[in-house]
Amino acid sequence: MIDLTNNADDIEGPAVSIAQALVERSNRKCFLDAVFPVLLDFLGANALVMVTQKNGAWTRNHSHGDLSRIPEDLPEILIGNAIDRGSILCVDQTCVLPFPCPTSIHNGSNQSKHDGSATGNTNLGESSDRVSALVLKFDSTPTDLANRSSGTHRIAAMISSALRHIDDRQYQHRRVEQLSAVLAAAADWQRIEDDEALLRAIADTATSMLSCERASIFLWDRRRSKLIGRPALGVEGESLEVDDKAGVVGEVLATGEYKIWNADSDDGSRVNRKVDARIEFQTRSLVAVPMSGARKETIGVFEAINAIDHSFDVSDVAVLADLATHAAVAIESLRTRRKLKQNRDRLVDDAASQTELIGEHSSIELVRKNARKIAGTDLSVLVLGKNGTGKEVLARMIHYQSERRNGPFIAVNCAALVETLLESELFGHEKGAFTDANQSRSGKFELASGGTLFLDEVGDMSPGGQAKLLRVLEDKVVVRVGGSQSIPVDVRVIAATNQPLEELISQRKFREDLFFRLNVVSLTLPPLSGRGDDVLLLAQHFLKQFCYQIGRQVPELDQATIAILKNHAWPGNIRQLRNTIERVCYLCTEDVVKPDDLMLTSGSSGSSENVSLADLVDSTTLTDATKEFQVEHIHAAIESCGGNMTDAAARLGLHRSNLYRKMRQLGMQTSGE
Ligand SMILES: Nc1ncnc2c1ncn2[C@@H]1O[C@H](COP(=O)(O)OP(=O)(O)OP(=O)(O)O)[C@@H](O)[C@H]1O
Repeated sequence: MIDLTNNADDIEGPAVSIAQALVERSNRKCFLDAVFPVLLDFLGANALVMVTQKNGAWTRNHSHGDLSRIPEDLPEILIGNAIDRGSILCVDQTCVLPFPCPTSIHNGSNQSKHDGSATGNTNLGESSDRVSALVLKFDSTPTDLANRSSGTHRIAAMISSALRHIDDRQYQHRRVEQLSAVLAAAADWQRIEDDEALLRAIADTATSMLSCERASIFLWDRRRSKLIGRPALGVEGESLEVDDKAGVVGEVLATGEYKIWNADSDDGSRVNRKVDARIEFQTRSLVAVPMSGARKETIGVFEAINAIDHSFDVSDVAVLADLATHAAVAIESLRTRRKLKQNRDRLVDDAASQTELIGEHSSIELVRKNARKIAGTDLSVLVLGKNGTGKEVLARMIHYQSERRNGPFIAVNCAALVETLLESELFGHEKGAFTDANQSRSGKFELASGGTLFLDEVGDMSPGGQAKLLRVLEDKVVVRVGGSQSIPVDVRVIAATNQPLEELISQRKFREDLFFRLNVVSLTLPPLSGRGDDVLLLAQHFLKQFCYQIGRQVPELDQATIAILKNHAWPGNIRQLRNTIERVCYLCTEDVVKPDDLMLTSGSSGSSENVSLADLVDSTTLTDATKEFQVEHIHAAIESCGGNMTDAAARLGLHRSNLYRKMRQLGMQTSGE
């Protein structure tokens, strides 16, 4: 019997129970299991079932109480009338309470799959209300429900709104999981370097996340008005090309809107069956979304085919749209990476081709052979040889033949750095580390990371510099001047010197432990004068090089000139030969180079005799004249010492580091040309 004394508007008890269930229960079923008894109790009914209209038919969703009392056949007319009138209606012991069940559209996938076709933009923020009702069974005809309808409707509204909260909460939770999965997949895609592998990985992620049989990315070839489908499963060795206006995919491209298509309910002619025929496949359902590039331009369409055990709906659109966004980024970033890689490879190839160790003398053949062997390892190398014999060329050659060829090659002339500068130059400094340190700067070790650091003239390094260098080579970390953080560096060191290091060690001018560190393998370049016909090979090489640079015909060397080149002492080695040939290319305008054109004196000097003070009288000021004289004088001294900076400095009455400083002041180049 119904308790007619129940105060119809006293809904505080049920309201508290509903609120509590909302907090404690995480899904619809658990929530309704908790609140339906409360509702039954409040109304005095003994059974209830929630019914929802789907595709024009009523289906049972959730029930409670003595279900044997609810008839198999739902009272559809009563349900319809109650919903039309928006109030409780009873016939005998059966009542129907209209139950506005505002279901978030996001929940569609959870509760019931959408199985009609759909279309729209991929911004899925809107929601739609479904029609539902509660069918209640009483022991006897309830007589007071009309008085109690206000409270009843308020409770129904509370349950309805709580359900919406639960749906939204679940939807958000599911979206977070989906987005995390998409992000994890997208991070993996960034590591893929091959087109086909990337597209396949994207398609595999889509088939697994959308639970479907296949997925394809159709990239748009605007110029040819074609969509190129990849991965084109079933199309061996070729890509699947379709007209960019054909089928559902064409519709998505044209409208920029997603499409859902199902064979059961949609127009079959919309699907491009030619594709099915070609790949011997039967499309039963599909969902397709547009793909946009970085500038928001459409770059293609992402399609998932044949949902397994469900029908595609808007929740699949949301996942596919997320995947499409990240897929477009991954595809574009792979293209960009490939372009950058091609550019880098071209630059590296250019640089490598210009780093040719010319020479056929057996001594050079041996150096080349050993250098090739060493290049494959990461061992430290010490290159020995007089000035201008090609130590830096050899170091570069090792670099370009090694695994580090795509990394930087950084050369440092240790002799040109005074001790105070050396540390900051090699290891970097932090802002404020010393007076002029206005900002932080990476040192050469950091800059060479992943590549090769060439330490030229290492024998001229100060004792303090040697100690610091040794520490970095041993620890493989640098600490910037004024800094405290250890920065790991992955650098191969190739050192070079023209000094007899063993002698310097015995004189305690070079650390023995550093010598062993650097001298894991050593290569020695012979002086040019002992290399026989290599002098001609090199001369021809430089002739071609400079004539090409200035756009003139390559002149011939006459027999007397060849004889002089072969017999000259070349104290400055290949650098001196190069300078000589450069001068010839600029100054000798004839087709044949005669001995006089070489301007070589019988000894070691090169061009210094061409500089005369008379050439300087045009200078307007004494300062300019002095500067020009100093430049020429230093050039002449270096040239006459065959490029040996230590000897040149001694001849000029300067310490070697002071000579470098002076040269920098005068704007002269301080390292190899
Ligand atoms: N085998 C070679 N083939 C082509 N060019 C060479 C060769 N060796 C040296 N050169 C050229 O000679 C010049 C001097 O070479 P490099 O700077 O490598 O000599 P170095 O021994 O390192 O000199 P330094 O001891 O003064 O630092 C450069 O212009 C270089 O291009």
